[in-house]
Amino acid sequence: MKQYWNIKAKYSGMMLFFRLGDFYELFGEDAVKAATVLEVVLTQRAGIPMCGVPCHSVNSYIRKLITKGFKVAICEQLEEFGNAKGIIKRGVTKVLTPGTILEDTLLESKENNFLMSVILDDNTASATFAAADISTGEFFVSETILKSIEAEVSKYNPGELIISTGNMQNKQISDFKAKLKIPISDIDNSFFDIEKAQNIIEELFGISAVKKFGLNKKEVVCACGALLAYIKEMQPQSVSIFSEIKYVRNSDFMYLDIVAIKNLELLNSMTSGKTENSLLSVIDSTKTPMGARTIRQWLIKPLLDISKIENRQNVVRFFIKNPNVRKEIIEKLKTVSDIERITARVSSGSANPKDLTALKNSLKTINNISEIIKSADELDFNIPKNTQITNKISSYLSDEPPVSLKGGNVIKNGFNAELDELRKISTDAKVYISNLEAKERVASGINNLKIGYTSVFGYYIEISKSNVASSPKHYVRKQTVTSGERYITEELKILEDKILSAQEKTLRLESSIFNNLIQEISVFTADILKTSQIISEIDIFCGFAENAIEYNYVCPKISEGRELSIKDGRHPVVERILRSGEFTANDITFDENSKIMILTGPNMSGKSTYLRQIALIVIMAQIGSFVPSQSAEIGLVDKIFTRIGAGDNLAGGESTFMLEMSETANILNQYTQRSLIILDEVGRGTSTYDGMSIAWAIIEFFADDKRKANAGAKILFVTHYFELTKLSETLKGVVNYSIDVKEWNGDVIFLHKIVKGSADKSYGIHVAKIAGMPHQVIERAYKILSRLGEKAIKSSKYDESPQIEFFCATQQQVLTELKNIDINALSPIETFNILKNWKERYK
Ligand SMILES: Nc1ncnc2c1ncn2[C@@H]1O[C@H](COP(=O)(O)OP(=O)(O)OP(=O)(O)O)[C@@H](O)[C@H]1O
Repeated sequence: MKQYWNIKAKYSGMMLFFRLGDFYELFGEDAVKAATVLEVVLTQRAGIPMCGVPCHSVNSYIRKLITKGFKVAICEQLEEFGNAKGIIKRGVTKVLTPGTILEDTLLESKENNFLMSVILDDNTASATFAAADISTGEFFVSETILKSIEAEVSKYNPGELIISTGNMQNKQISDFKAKLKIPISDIDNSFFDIEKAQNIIEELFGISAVKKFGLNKKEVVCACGALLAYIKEMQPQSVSIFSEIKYVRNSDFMYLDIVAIKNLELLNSMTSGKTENSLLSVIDSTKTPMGARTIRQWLIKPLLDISKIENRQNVVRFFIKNPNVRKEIIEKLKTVSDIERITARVSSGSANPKDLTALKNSLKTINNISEIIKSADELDFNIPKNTQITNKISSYLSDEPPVSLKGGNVIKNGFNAELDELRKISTDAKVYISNLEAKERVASGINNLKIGYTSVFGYYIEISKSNVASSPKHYVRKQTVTSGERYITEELKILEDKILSAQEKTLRLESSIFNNLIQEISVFTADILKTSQIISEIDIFCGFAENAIEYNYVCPKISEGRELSIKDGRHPVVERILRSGEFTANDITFDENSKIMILTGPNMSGKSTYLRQIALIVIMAQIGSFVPSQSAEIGLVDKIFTRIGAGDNLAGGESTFMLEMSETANILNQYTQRSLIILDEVGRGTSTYDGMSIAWAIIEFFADDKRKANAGAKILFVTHYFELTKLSETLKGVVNYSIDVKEWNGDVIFLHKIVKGSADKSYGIHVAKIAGMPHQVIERAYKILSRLGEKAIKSSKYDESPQIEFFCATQQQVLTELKNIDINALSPIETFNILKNWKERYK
């Protein structure tokens, strides 16, 4: 245990996996924590808590710990059991932190694994952040306002975060940490030191790097330097993967905050939390892992530059018009491996022979793709040639090398004379062995004598039990086995030494030649990463073209104007979930006279679907994809805001209504005249009159033309407050729409069609019926609704039918209370007050 504690002292902040034979053991506090997370049995050794996991399945356990934010240090046995004198030598060979892993088995192939550094500055209310992925070589740095930092960090979805908190208050820091739910590593603030940062950047990228990459501000340099310093400490070899730092100007991309990304289900579905049924899942038809990672980044960074969007559209159009070219490229892409991550392993020295073969084959395929691309005048992709790399790998490696160097036969015959000689010795010696076996059989007269080999005892002559008595005198007995006795002889020993030493030398030489190859390949890192980036884009474009053809998408026209007009738009995800032809397409137009759209309609009629579909079409258009509609003209949208549903943030200490209001306030404070704003039932989280008043005031605020800076934003407002539809009579630019419903034979049919004008009913009880509410409750509810309606209408003060959708959710409680009320005896005002009271209590 002394050896354990000595090593543990150096890796105190990490879970130490201590190799003992076929197991990795954890002790003390590590064991207590790990036993719970890994769900393994906690035992004891000399009173110290202990738990262990088998070596062959260690990766799955490490993955569990890493995803929970733990850091892991792997301590290996550094010598063979038989060779050790005293306690076996052990040492940490690998350190894994959530943001600095390279192992393929621990990484998601379709997602980046960023490590991020953040500098928060309360004085300037700004934040600087850098994100680097050592498994792909991407390195970005950017700045934002303090308020937006959580959104920016969330977009990168980093595995791990390091923070410099400068002049922030402890409370602000802990709030920030609590909101993010990302593993944050405590590091010394000296990591963010400017001098240190400058040195490390220049050491890696050259003396003028800071200027070359446009890192003009101190904080920007510090954020990058801190990341590099941390990576150097955790994975020293890996820093060489980076060939540049990209300064990202947020103003080049559409602003999408975390709320919008979540509400619009861009990356994950809100119900499952998984990619399935998200926008990503329907637009991603990529064939390579690099393409899949890139499209994810594109999706949360729609472009604001029309010419860049049009360039993307042109490539998609080309692939649509040239199906043979597209299909040929797609077939080839299917065989391209993750060259980005292989390159990362090359840079860190952990690539294996199979990796290099995969790299060679992929680059050859990419060369073929490059030839196809070059023959098309319309396409302009400059894919590096990479022939030096493929030639090198071909000349070094055998055609089908094993995964591990230990397997031998990695380096090609004829590549190195010494290696060929050693291989000849061991092959010849094997022939000698079989000759010797034949010779000994004759000499001893034992026909079933055989020569065998084990890794523990080496070569031996085995004689079966029945012949042991006739074994020659000069045989030295080595081992008794059930079938007989095993011996060695002087001659066999000499042969064995020759074979084993030749094999050992062969492996050593192969390994050193392989390492040379790795070094020679790592010189081309930047070229391979550039190739990978271009191939990702081609992969995405081919996928966009495939989607456009299969799902009938059209090329949207993007303009600098403020209008937005979509004809027969469809929700890209919902239309795929429904059966073909079941989705009802809908139009939308925003222009001078129609800027604020108030949408009323029954529950379940498709309001939320419609809202989201507009935003999704805009996002698809601005990433360069074609869109699900008959036609679309889109004036560039700079920000999309959403306030949808009543998602609780109880963990963040906010009630449902508080969250609703703070999200809405955020929108009102940040939108511009180019923004698209989606508000779904704002105000429903409080009492009817408070909610309605707030909603009313918000619409007036948007419609106020005097606030020129913001006039013109496109607003979609879904509400159940029918009263709000009256605003179209007094406010310019406010237009009412509703969703068409057909009543037929006492039943209600949702047509999902958007029509001009406002809705007059909620059909809440009908929805309750579809939901399987007992017949008796539904009948009763209809009766009550009609009586309450009549009473309210008769009242001169209350000219709107009271809404009782709440009835569906609270029917049990309401029914109980109804038993004690004589409805016929109530005055309209009493009826209304009762309803108001119920709604407040049961909301
Ligand atoms: N345009 C459409 N065509 C066909 N089916 C649709 C369409 N829009 C929505 N639907 C179907 O109707 C269901 C309900 O839609 P949605 O959630 O948008 O209704 P809603 O009006 O927002 O309801 P609520 O007011 O209760 O939140 C969807 O799950 C979908 O299956």
